[in-house]
Amino acid sequence: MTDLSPLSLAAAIVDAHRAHFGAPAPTPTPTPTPAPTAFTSDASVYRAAKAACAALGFIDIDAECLARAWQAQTARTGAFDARAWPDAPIDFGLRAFPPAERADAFAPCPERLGLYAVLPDADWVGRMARSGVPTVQLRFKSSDTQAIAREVQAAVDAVRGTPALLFINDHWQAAIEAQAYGVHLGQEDLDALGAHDVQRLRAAGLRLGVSTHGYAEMVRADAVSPSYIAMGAVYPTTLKRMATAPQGVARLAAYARLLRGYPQVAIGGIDAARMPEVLATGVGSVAVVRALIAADDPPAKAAALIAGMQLHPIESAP
Ligand SMILES: Cc1ncc(COP(=O)(O)OP(=O)(O)O)c(N)n1
Ligand SMILES: Cc1ncsc1CCOP(=O)(O)O
Ligand SMILES: [Mg+2]
Repeated sequence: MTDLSPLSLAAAIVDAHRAHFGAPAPTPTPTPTPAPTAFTSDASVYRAAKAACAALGFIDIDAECLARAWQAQTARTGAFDARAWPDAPIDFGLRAFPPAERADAFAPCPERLGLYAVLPDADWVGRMARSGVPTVQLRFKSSDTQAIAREVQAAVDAVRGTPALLFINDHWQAAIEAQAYGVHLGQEDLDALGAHDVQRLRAAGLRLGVSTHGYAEMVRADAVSPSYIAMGAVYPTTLKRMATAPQGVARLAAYARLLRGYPQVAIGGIDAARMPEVLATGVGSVAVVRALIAADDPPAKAAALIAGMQLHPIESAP
């Protein structure tokens, strides 16, 4: 009879997904992947999946999230299948998809934001918008309120007359004042906002993009029904100290499957050479910093990246 102990189920999950996620250590008791089975207690699946996801290198809060999802998937389908990596929003406790149809959804943005340039000041924003970059972000790091208001207004002015969509990083109040297209917030930025602030931003009609670095943060981001979700860092980046390890394209693809229904942005360490494997995950946008601002000829580099994205059409997630 098949061994259905949590240890054996965990080994089966790890064995089925180790190659894909490039995970490290083999499990202590490798076993043949059991066929889907109807007999598995909820608690066994939860314990097995939690141990397996930790062994596959997921941080604790993400292993927890995945374990709950695996448990929910098993209950929903009536069978445990070690090969079936959870990717249904309902199993992660997310509300109805597509999120844009929810009553509390932020204003929508295009599903494919294309090349997304994250830029340090309004001059850069104008330069890249005039070079044909479809989505630009002002990432102006300052705590000087007046300088922020000036820079945000200058960025809004700089994209006028171009088709570029402008997101303002962090400075959501200045973005409302200047009537920017949208705002990008990280998890800590979101935590610092009260429900009332989130509602103010939503009611002002600005689009909202939210950073995520794993499953638990995706669940948190989904709670505000943002316009897009960014996922990263896909590769190592020197631009910003990251609290989490680079996610890699295998995880990015798994995230993209869970979040289909959201416009998705991949960020972190992406350049022209990595673009094809990133686009193959199904994300509709690739955000870059150094690939543009450290280029010898940024407008030419922007044109090359845009052309490269068109050469590798974005695949729809199955
Ligand atoms: C498109 C996009 N994705 C992620 C980020 C990072 O935002 P955040 O986590 O808030 O970090 P800072 O950029 O504020 O340092 C981004 N800016 N844009
Ligand atoms: C702001 C930010 N958030 C996650 S990775 C990153 C920096 C991306 O910069 P680069 O494209 O140069 O690696
Ligand atoms: Mg931020």
